[in-house]
Amino acid sequence: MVREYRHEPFTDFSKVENKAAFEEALQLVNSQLGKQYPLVIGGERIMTEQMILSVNPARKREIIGKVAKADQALAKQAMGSALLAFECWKKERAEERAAVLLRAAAIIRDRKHEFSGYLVKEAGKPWKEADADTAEAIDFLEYYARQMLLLSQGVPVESRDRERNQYEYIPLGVGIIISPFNFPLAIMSGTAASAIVAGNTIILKPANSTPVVAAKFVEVMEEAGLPDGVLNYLPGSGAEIGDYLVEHPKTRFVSFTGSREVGCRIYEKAAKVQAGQIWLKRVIAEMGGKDTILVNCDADLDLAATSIVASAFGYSGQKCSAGSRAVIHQDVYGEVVARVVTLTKELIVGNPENGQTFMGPVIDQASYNKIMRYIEIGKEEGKLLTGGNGNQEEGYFIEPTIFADIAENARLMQEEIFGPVLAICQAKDFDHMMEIANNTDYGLTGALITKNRAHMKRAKAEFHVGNLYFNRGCTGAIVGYQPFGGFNMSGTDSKAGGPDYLVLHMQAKTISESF
Ligand SMILES: NC(=O)C1=CN([C@@H]2O[C@H](COP(=O)(O)OP(=O)(O)OC[C@H]3O[C@@H](n4cnc5c(N)ncnc54)[C@H](O)[C@@H]3O)[C@@H](O)[C@H]2O)C=CC1
Ligand SMILES: N[C@@H](CCC(=O)O)C(=O)O
Repeated sequence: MVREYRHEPFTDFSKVENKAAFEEALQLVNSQLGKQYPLVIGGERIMTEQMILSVNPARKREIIGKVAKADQALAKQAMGSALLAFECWKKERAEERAAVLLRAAAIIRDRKHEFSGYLVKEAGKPWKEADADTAEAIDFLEYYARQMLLLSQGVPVESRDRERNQYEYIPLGVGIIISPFNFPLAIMSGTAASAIVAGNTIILKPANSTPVVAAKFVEVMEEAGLPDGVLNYLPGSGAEIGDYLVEHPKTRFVSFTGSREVGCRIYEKAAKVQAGQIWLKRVIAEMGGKDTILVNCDADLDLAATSIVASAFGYSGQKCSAGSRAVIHQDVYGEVVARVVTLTKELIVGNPENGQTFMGPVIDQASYNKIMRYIEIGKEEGKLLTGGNGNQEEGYFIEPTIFADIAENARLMQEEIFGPVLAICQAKDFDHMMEIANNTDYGLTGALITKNRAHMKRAKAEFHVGNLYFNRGCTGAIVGYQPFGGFNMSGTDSKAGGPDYLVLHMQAKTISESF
């Protein structure tokens, strides 16, 4: 028996001992910078001539690690190893598979701040954001282990006289796990562990800006007793090995989290049946968002302002759940905008290694350039109220930036920027708010700040997002409490950290015996 699932508590950094422990962990991480990390294929460590350089986005001259980079020949080898390992792993009892995840969760919990330290250095996460990412990784491991134990009992179906019917879930095969930079521990480990605990073997391709923390996770899974070949660690170029693996005829499923552009490409490529392929590949895709906070005329205005600021600028707006649009009722528009601007001007921006920092850098040069281009677009589409400047001398820093009076169909209201840029738009009334809320291609998260229960009821029915929140921000879903995933162009409608997520990695078998 395992104890009931409870989510991992966040660290209280106002306590001196927690602050000291975190600083000590950062020192440990700093002492390990620049190390080399090999690929792991079938348990074998493989170095390559070409390497991926993982750099600190807050101090771009600082190298976090040098990571081996796979080519297609190595991807082929990884596929061979995953196929071989599948023959044993699929027969392993669910209890044993779940136990690996539970042990991995315990190992990460024991070294929690060390993992968060890597997130600070490699992903540019401020302490609180890093701590939440690590907690979420622990949650995914704990939650999916329990879900697997439940699922392994099968689901009851009816039987008639002299008949025994069973309905059981079996694994799919080899899965390709492709993860993004923005939750480099939580999403990477959650998508990997869910596939593994369901009895599949995987090839894990982490984001190229955050491969070191993924290498650390792979070490943990080995320490937790995962057999060789079940998890093959394969950093490399998306275009080169990503396409190859997605198109491989032995790939059974792809679990992708990342941008809409890459997600659509994978979906299309996976749909094509290749020579020798005897199944239709399954694709689980979690893609982008253009998420909205709605503020009604009766709202608690302080709550509205704090929710908007936290959702727009947490982790520099680099969350698919980020509240990058605020739609405010005309009666309270001026007041809410003023409070949002005041709070934003108070945010501490800087190196996330400093515990006081609220917002660090954006992830890399390409992101920096893209966000700065959107800031230029914003200057044409609305009124710049604060921010607007970037500084890339040391790292990729961009000020928290607010544009007001943006038209509902402007590019800033429609396109995912994935940076610290907030677009504010005025609504005439609640009907107008509902219209704007649903006017993008996406449907990931959304929040409504109101005291009006009739309006809440309408939003429940009309606001078409996978995660709808009332009287809070639109980020920060907790595994097992707020299963996470969106509609429309936000993905394939799956819900990470939810009760039906594991089933997406399995197929059901009906067994009927007559006697
Ligand atoms: N809906 C959700 O749950 C989430 C969505 N996201 C989305 O992720 C994006 C940000 O993450 P990024 O890492 O910048 O996304 P990205 O799409 O650039 O990269 C994601 C992963 O795909 C890989 N990749 C790139 N080209 C590929 C190809 N041709 N074949 C296979 N793999 C390929 C990358 O190397 C990386 O590992 C945002 O759009 C965000 O909204 C991020 C987290 C959660
Ligand atoms: N699950 C996270 C978002 C994941 C992401 O942004 O990539 C949240 O609820 O904020």
